Amino acid sequence: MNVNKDLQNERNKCSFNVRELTEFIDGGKNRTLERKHIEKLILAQKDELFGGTPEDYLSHKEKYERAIQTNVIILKIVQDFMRDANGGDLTNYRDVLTTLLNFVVSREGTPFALHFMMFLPVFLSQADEEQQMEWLPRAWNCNIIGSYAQTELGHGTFIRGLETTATYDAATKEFVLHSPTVTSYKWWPGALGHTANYCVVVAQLHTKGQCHGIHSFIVQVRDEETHMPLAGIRVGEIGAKMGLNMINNGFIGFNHVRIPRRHLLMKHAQVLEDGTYVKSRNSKLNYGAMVFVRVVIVFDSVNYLSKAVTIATRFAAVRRQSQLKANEPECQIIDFLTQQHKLFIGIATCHALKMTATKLWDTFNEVQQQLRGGNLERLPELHALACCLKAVSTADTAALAEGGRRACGGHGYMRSSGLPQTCAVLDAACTFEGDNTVLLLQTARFLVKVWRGLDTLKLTPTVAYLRTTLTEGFNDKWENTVEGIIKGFQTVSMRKISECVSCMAKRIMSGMSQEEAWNMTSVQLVAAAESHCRVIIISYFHEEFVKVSSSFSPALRRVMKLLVELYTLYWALDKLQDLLKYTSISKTNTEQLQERYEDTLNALRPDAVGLVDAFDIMDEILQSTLGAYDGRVYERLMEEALKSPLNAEPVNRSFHQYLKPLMQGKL
Ligand SMILES: CCCCCCCCCCCCCCCCCCCCCC(=O)SCCNC(=O)CCNC(=O)[C@H](O)C(C)(C)COP(=O)(O)OP(=O)(O)OC[C@H]1O[C@@H](n2cnc3c(N)ncnc32)[C@H](O)[C@@H]1OP(=O)(O)O
Ligand SMILES: Cc1cc2nc3c(=O)[nH]c(=O)nc-3n(C[C@H](O)[C@H](O)[C@H](O)COP(=O)(O)OP(=O)(O)OC[C@H]3O[C@@H](n4cnc5c(N)ncnc54)[C@H](O)[C@@H]3O)c2cc1C
Repeated sequence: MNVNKDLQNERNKCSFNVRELTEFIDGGKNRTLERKHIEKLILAQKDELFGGTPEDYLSHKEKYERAIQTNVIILKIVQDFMRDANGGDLTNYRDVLTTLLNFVVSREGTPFALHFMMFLPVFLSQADEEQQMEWLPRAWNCNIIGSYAQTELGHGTFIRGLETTATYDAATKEFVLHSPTVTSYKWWPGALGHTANYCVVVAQLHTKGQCHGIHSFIVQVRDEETHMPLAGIRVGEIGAKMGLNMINNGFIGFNHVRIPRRHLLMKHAQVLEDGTYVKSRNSKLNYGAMVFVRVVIVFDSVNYLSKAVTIATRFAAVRRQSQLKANEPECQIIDFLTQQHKLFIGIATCHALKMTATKLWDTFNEVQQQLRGGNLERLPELHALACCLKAVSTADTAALAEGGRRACGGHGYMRSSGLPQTCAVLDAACTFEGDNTVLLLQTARFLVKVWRGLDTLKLTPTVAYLRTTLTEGFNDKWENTVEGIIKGFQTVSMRKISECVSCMAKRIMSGMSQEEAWNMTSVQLVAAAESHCRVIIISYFHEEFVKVSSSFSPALRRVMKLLVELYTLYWALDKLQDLLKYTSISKTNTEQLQERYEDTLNALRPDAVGLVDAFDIMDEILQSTLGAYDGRVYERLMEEALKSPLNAEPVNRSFHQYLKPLMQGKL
């Protein structure tokens, strides 16, 4: 391979074994081998998958058709490989999903995303055993393709306000699904446009004249043979979006559509034949799939950020612009400290969030075990944790990917760089599966409850620090170490929660209702939830590093330690205002932190390319003119430009039709 000289130099001076880090990121040597094996199978069908007119020059319809064609090929490869994978319950399903996430080759998502990300998980978390036996094998093999229809034109966040109704008719033992208004039309479900033939529909359950709130139903949408919409169903695609155009988001409305009683997913709540409603142990168990998907989104946001930083870092090593010193050749832009500041935090964030996501996953598994045994004690903590981590991970990765895009100058604005599409996915992730503000307010709700019960409650692990920070002397002496900064963040979080609670109490005392006081304090509540999340991410990153680093070679340990430090210092400096307000940090301490941050950037500089190479994203998945492994940036930009349909002919017909008459005053 003919590799750009600068990029090759970077690789030559890398201080650690890239493969060692790749295997760590993948979760072990075998997982790397598995991934490579699937990649080889994908590459064997390279022409069919990646040839032809670039996606960007296809029409909306053609793009969809291409997405189906290519995704079916990839799905088949991955499916054959996964046939033995244990997808039988949610606790094992992560490996399946994270494997799939690695192979999404379209830069605008895949029409199968919802089937795997939501339809199957909803079944695993909400269908009873008999229903799972009936539906899962077919869904697992993609004999049926599913979607998840919750959001409506009128309601996304406030799901108790959904308008679609499912009314039980005891005479026929059926539910009647109906969309009474235009705002009750389901709007957004991925795959629903023209891909899915089944769908989980969330609707208000009515039986014996009473409404029991929202529940999930499995509904056939299209005929299995002809794919035509079934009677009473109006279904279609919602149209072009900012990005993610390949996930085939749809709308659907129901006109008194009848479905069998057993199409209510009955793991938690049931409707008996005579219409008697049997309540769930906890109505929030119906929201279980949302918690699961929020956990998966943390993993996926890391995938997308890894792509963005790989592209931007390789480009920064290839790109030469300006001089660091007069009379010297132009330098690589990666030598500018400001460029390192924009990029290296992205690399560190990938590791911080990946380790946090893995830990969150372990918590999810533990809580699932407890739920099975009837213990619901940790459900609120899990919900609060998943909410804030989904919010902060998507917001951070979206901001850092956008920073990476801008760090590529004008070329980052080209769709052929792959960066605009990557940014668009991460942007969408700030909204889907719960708007980030709303999710942070859910975490805040939990934190306020904990704070109010601090003297009496048994504190769950992720909030135990709230009590520790109150011990005498905890915050007396600032220490400029990772541990010291974590203690600082714990103090900030504790103080912010405490201030929110006092503020609300004051407002209530002055005559406001509880709800008004909450709303008036909500900007502070969001900030408190974010601070809590920063405590979680930084401490998990640090703890996990300490735990695993003994298995690293000394060279890898050194570079990973630098990343943990960089991450901690970056956030300490970013949140200096909070630290200065709530902790004993001094001006001198802050100056030392700044200096250490700059030194850390410098220390990481020689390994930057090695660090992104370790993400090991093959060119065919990265799909970027700027980020390919060989660094032939300019050649690729030109090659891609020449594929523009406008370049197929030297003169476009609009010249003769419009321009020439204008230019020659003949209009
Ligand atoms: C080829 C191969 C390829 C293969 C394919 C490969 C696959 C992968 C490919 C991937 C590549 C493409 C990438 C893009 C993909 C795009 C995917 C996009 C997916 C997006 C899907 C969606 O977008 S789908 C819709 C989600 N829509 C929400 O997310 C609504 C948010 N809205 C709420 O979530 C609730 O509405 C909200 C606010 C909690 C209030 O709910 P509410 O009003 O009922 O509740 P309240 O506020 O009154 O709270 C009452 C009490 O319930 C507690 N609680 C609430 N929730 C709880 C819970 N979950 N668990 C436990 N407890 C909970 C709370 O903590 C309170 O507790 P307490 O009372 O004790 O304080
Ligand atoms: C790409 C994409 C894919 C999607 N896929 C699916 C899917 O497959 N299935 C599905 O069912 N849905 C899907 N959705 C819908 C998604 O889940 C919703 O868009 C999301 O939950 C937000 O709801 P909303 O759009 O109604 O926003 P709104 O709730 O209307 O939010 C608008 C604004 O109001 C604020 N707000 C709302 N409520 C509160 C509150 N209580 N407190 C403070 N502020 C508040 C929000 O912070 C936000 O700023 C998808 C969305 C996107 C963008």
